[in-house]
Amino acid sequence: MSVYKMTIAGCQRQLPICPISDSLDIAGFVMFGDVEVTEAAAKALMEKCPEHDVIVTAESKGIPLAYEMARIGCRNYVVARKGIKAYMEEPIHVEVKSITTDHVQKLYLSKADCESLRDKRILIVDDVISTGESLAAIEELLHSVGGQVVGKACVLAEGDAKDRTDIIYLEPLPLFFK
Ligand SMILES: O=P(O)(O)OC[C@H]1O[C@H](OP(=O)(O)OP(=O)(O)O)[C@H](O)[C@@H]1O
Repeated sequence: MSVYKMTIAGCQRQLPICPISDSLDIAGFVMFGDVEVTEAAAKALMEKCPEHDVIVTAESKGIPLAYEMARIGCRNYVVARKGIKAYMEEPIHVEVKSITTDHVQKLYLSKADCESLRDKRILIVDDVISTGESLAAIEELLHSVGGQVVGKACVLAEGDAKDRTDIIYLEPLPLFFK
């Protein structure tokens, strides 16, 4: 398997090149299991992010980053889930289609999540922002909640996302067109 070599928050990594269509490959970045890069990226991103009361991410690959940033910072994070669990009363949802997932997904917040976010300064974080669809879906959810989004941050900005001026990120990540 071919790889894309890059340095992320001082950590050298080799990302596997994976096909996602006949015309496009991506370099797969998965923080699950990688404590070193999770800690280093969280610390580096925190230094770039505005003050906030709570961090919000989408299930699933953003969760370790959100936890680690909350651990060293505001001590509070909320995960928009991709399914409804028994303990989630009166959930609200939006639909989302990301670059790496081949079907439409839903993101849910419970009533309790919504109440905990109302009138708070919210920092949205994710491992990667690519098409921006996942980020837009989280923003849509938070808009209906009444939270104030003060920042949007990710470790890697993939493809055209590197040109966005409204997001904070550590490194660009190219797309590989065939
Ligand atoms: O900017 P976008 O095109 O929306 O892509 C970025 C999103 O895609 C990936 O998650 P994915 O939806 O594959 O789900 P997972 O984290 O549950 O694996 C990634 O973790 C981001 O959340």
